[in-house]
Amino acid sequence: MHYETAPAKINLTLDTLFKREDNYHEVSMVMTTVDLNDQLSFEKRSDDQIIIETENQYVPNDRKNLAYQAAALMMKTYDIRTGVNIVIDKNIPIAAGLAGGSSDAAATFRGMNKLYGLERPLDELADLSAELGSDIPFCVYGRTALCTGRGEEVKLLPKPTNAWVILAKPSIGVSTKTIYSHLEPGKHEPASEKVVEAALAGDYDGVIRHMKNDLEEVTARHYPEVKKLIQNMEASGADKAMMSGSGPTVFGLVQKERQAIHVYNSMRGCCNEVYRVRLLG
Ligand SMILES: C[C@@](CO)(OP(=O)(O)O)[C@H](O)COP(=O)(O)OP(=O)(O)OC[C@H]1O[C@@H](n2ccc(N)nc2=O)[C@H](O)[C@@H]1O
Ligand SMILES: Nc1ncnc2c1ncn2[C@@H]1O[C@H](COP(=O)(O)OP(=O)(O)O)[C@@H](O)[C@H]1O
Repeated sequence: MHYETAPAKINLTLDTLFKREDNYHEVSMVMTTVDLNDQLSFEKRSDDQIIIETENQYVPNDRKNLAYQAAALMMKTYDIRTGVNIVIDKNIPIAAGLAGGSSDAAATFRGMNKLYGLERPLDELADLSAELGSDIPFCVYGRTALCTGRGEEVKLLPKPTNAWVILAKPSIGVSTKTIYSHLEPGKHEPASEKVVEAALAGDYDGVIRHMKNDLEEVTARHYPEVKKLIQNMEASGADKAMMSGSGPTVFGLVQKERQAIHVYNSMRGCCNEVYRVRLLG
């Protein structure tokens, strides 16, 4: 039996540069991880099946599950003949812009690597994982990174800052594909370079001053509650509030625990699903 933790990610930036010929968007994003985790266990089987178990009725337990696809790709690539039981204890909200599915897939690449004693380097697993989703290579490392290309080119960065993160998830799920399809790329000044610079200098004020997500206005146009949550979070004391990924989750950053408790309590008044966690990075 082997266990892996799969943390949620947040976007400190999401610059959309242009639409590519393969219909993906060229992006530049600073992403980091937060202490809100799915837990996965991996156990070898005697036959060649991949069995996914999860108590969450909204998570697929067949080949649609990204963890299933990751296990199948590991078996094919490394000629593994025996299957695996994967139990997913789901805590990351689904279709929320927090990369829960991608992080479960990434944990499966790491988990199968250990379970079968393959000792493949993370770089190799990250490269392999890109064929299943743009966010998965980042999640294989699970740290802080500048991600370019369609998101799959990962350059690791040091932890940007110590901070508390308050997450507020409206009771809607958002399709990443739909949000990208309504985007006009290249409309905004890119922010990632400035956030990288501030993060490298350990400059918290610089990080929050330059944080920006180009998908925010697209998602907020369809779901006005996103804008409202951002305004409420900043009014209740967050240093900066912003949407993560394609949304609809909104997160706020603060430095002091007392301030974090205050923002958390205020947000619970206007949103059912609120979390107060540490930035992991
Ligand atoms: C927006 C982001 C930001 O981190 O995250 P989420 O909101 O999903 O967490 C990512 O770019 C999402 O990455 P991921 O969820 O892995 O997307 P994929 O499965 O690769 O692609 C789903 C669909 O989104 C669109 N897509 C995705 C990535 C990209 N750079 N350009 C795109 O246009 C494409 O239409 C694609 O078919
Ligand atoms: N292990 C998984 N956990 C959650 N969702 C998954 C998983 N595998 C596949 N999915 C599918 O992926 C979709 C979006 O996944 P998720 O990673 O939660 O969202 P986001 O990309 O917005 O962060 C879900 O609607 C779900 O059907």
